[in-house]
Amino acid sequence: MSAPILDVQQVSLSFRGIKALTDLSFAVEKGEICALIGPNGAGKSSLLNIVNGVYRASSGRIIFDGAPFDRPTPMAAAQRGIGRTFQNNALFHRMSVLDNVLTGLTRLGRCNLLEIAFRVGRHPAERRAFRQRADEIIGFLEIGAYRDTVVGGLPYGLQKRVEMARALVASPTLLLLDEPIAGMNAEEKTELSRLIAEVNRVFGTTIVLIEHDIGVVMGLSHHVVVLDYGRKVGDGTPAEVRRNPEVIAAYLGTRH
Ligand SMILES: Nc1ncnc2c1ncn2[C@@H]1O[C@H](COP(=O)(O)OP(=O)(O)OP(=O)(O)O)[C@@H](O)[C@H]1O
Repeated sequence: MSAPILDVQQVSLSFRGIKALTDLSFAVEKGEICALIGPNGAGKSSLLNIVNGVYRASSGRIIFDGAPFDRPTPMAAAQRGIGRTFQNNALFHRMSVLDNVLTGLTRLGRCNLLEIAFRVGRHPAERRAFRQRADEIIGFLEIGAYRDTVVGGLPYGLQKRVEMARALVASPTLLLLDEPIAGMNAEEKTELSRLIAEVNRVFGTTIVLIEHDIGVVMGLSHHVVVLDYGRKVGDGTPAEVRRNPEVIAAYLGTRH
């Protein structure tokens, strides 16, 4: 079997004495959709923040694509191929869909956002390539009709798609999605779950997502990791995790 794309090794994280993660280890294989589940405060977002360099683990290490992250920063993570969306979407609400998506590329290139948006600047070939790539992803996520619409006026479900487009435009190897369907209506949930599965199938992107909707998790994921109070209490296929008594007690049952 090939080496995992993401190998979390004995990671712990404390905030002024509060243990958010304790000795957490698990591996994500290339091409899989892995869900992180667990009650509020279990440490799921903290883990994503370590993987993409926002937080530094107190101990343990993250191996990504065969190499450790010794001095992780969000920029280093993006440059190594890790894309991310956030629990509370972090879009530029006064900018168009296209310009928001383009911000996902500027840090990888030589043009800045203004040069791309206003079609000026030093590197016209790069500018054209970026716009073409942004249009491809906008089309793939079925938001082409809103390409030039200001993001702040779009329904929440479409804003979440824009955020996903921005994370995907740089062709990440690993995409981290923090509660991608939270707050959506049933139809929006079904649509975005379908698109997440399509991204995984068509681009081969490995996806790690945090989600509370167990029905969606079980239908979408190949692998589920369960956290409780910062510790791993389950790790397996959706069917295995569903049968695990510790998981049932911690999360699916009534302990919380
Ligand atoms: N920046 C921070 N400063 C202090 N404590 C923090 C910080 N971030 C997280 N924590 C604490 O770490 C623990 C884990 O929080 P985290 O947000 O990772 O959990 P979560 O599983 O993502 O929860 P939720 O499902 O509510 O988003 C909690 O006790 C939380 O209060």
